[in-house]
Amino acid sequence: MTPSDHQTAAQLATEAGELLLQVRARDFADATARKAAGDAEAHRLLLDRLAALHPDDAVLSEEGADDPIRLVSRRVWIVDPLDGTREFSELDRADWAVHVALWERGELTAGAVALPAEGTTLSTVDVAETPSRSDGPMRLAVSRSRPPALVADLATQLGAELVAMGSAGVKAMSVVRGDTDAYVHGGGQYEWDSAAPVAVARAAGLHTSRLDGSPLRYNRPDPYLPDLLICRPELADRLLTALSPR
Ligand SMILES: Nc1ncnc2c1ncn2[C@@H]1O[C@H](COP(=O)(O)O)[C@@H](OP(=O)(O)O)[C@H]1O
Ligand SMILES: [Mg+2]
Repeated sequence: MTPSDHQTAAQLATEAGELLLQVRARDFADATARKAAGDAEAHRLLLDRLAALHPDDAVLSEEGADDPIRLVSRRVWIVDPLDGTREFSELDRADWAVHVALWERGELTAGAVALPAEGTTLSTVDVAETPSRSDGPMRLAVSRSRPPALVADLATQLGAELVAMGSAGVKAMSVVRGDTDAYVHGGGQYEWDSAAPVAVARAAGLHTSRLDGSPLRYNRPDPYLPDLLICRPELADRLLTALSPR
């Protein structure tokens, strides 16, 4: 039986994550060498597996040269072989991820985020709907190493708590699992940082958009996609209103 694209995304993200656990356990001269090996080896695995399974599909990877063939392809895999590279190199941390998404004719149609240090992969195959919210202040997932000023302002405005962690995929999955209520990011990012997390978040029933409420678009000529909002749907209006320029 041919695996579905959803299954392929989940399988490849999981395999790359397993490889990354092995790479991480090796001896390296320093953190820079560990990060470089993780980025390169996970990228190679994903490209080799995609070339074998889907030789006609294009790939956009953080770690590869951008091939313009993707702009005329019907199917493009958008992958971040190692998201949260900084946290990958800090051996006591689990907040790093592998992202594998599929874009077809204008839309994200499948995606998976592997959380290898937890032994978990969340994907569009079978992600559970986000559980209902408990009482208490809103919790906003935010970058631990470079928190955008706009998120601190938003937290003050809404009386929300900031929950700092590495990796766009880990932050998005914290919303999917109900551990936080929203992931708000601004100031810079690329399509590979959010494509797979957004595909999984949508499958879990969450709101996903740019910070001005407009749709997130993928496989653009310039893959720079600097901001996003992933949140529980009932919070979207409140967050977008608070984020809009006054
Ligand atoms: N201002 C910015 N400009 C470009 N990329 C950014 C960014 N802020 C975050 N990112 C990217 O988004 C991912 C999550 O970052 P963070 O953990 O700080 O939230 C990281 O991906 P990589 O680890 O794949 O490089 C990081 O490089
Ligand atoms: Mg990334």
